[in-house]
Amino acid sequence: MESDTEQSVSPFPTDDFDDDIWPQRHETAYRVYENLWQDFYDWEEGYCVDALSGLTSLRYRPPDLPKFSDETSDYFPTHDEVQYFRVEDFNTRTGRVTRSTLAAEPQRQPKWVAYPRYNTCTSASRNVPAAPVNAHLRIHFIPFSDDETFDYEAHLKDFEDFKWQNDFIDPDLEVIQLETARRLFYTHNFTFSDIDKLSLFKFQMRGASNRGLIWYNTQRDVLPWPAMHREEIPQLPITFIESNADLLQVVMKDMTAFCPRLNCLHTFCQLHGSSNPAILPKATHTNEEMRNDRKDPCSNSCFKSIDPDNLPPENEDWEVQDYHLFNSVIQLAPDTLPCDLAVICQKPCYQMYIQRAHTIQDDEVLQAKGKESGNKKPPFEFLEEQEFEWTMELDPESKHGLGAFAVKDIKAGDLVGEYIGEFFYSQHCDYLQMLQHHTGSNYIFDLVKGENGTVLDSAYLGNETRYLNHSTNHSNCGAEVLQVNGDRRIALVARIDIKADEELFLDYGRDYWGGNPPED
Ligand SMILES: C[S@@+](CC[C@H](N)C(=O)[O-])C[C@H]1O[C@@H](n2cnc3c(N)ncnc32)[C@H](O)[C@@H]1O
Repeated sequence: MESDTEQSVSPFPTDDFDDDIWPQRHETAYRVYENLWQDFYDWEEGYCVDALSGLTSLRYRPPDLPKFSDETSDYFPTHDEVQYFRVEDFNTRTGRVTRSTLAAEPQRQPKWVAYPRYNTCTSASRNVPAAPVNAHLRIHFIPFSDDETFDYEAHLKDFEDFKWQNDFIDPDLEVIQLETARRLFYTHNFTFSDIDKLSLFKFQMRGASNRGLIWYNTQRDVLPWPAMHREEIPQLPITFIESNADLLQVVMKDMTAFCPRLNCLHTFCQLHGSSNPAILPKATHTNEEMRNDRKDPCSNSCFKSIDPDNLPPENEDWEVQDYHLFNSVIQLAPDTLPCDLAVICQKPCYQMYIQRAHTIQDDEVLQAKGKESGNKKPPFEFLEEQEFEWTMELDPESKHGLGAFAVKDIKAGDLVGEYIGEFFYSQHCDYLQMLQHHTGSNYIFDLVKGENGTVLDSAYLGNETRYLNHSTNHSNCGAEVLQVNGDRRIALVARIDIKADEELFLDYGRDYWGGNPPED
């Protein structure tokens, strides 16, 4: 453990350092980071071993095998086949814990044969755009990496980066970096912008309201690394917000920068939710409407029981925290009645009414309401979902790998299904060629042909329609490109009457086969 704490601990950092002491500061920062890195990984292994051993139920020698119900059977499970569960029962009345070991009767399952790899895909009911635009440059996993006949290294050359390396925020690293920041901030007088200037970490301390090391840290439970709980070094100023009223005023200016709550759910967070007016609900009740309802006053101090003309114009005894709490609630739920606000804010009900009247203007509510009723668009019309029973099943009996078969009679013109896949621009499909060549299967369906064309690929994502095989002369299904609410979608439709158990075929077209379709 490094000994930062020998130096004096100042709660607030000094101004920026002079340029000439930067190299020294740089070195300090690296030293702190490196030492903490070492400490963390020295500690983590033991922690993981402990955490994992807590999960095993066979830490104790299992008791003698209990008798099983199926005693007549010649099958008797061995110790290894029986699963034991340790049950700890806590009696809330006596405070005693009783422990027992239960044995689960083994289930004799038929032997499952593993489905051939890569023969299926993630099931989806809608086309999924392969967003973002450069998605084709990023590989999500390495296919066939354990297949010697596939040159996966050559395949990787088609990509610029690995998804898991870039989009992954390593929680271990985050913990180490936060602790490094804490030491640099309190023990070595770095400001957050000093730390950012060092470029030690991938993320800035506070990138924006929902970015940066501090923000990410509020979004998860951190590992209980003892170094993070050393009392002599205070926590980073995230925790000051609620405990210190003076600081609250200072911090409030900067509130969108970070949120003190571990369970912040962005949209509802009083800091982050309020930073985005677009998502906040609008009041639909005026103060006057509320005032006109005199029924059921909540208390003697209810706004309903006091004549509005006798109400004071302002609330005089309010602290900054009171305004903050009131605003947070009213922003998220502007139609909350003063009676309910009084319970939440722990203030007299009439004061809630006064504050609401200051915060929400009646004419704005009326104006918003007027706009809404004036602009009333006809309600959306939902097209009825096609009543659709499964018309096909998959069968490996097909000549061409798996195939789709009718499970009941299908009439000419009936919808068989929608061809579903990942939506791509055809110019971004090059990387699929190696895979198609290796597997001998190509699941690309052209939506728009040509240089700026688009395709659906159901290699990784799709539905049963991906199993329809090709036939040039005996296709019983056809594809129709439909424009549905502005999107191109592909309907597969029965061309002729099809009997149950018949295989479904589609003519993929000559282009699919490079001008040379196979013979039927
Ligand atoms: C859209 S998939 C059809 C389902 C595929 N049979 C499977 O097992 O996943 C298209 C692939 O099936 C095979 N296929 C389909 N029809 C074929 C045919 N008439 N002759 C040869 N291969 C065919 C080819 O490998 C083709 O690339």
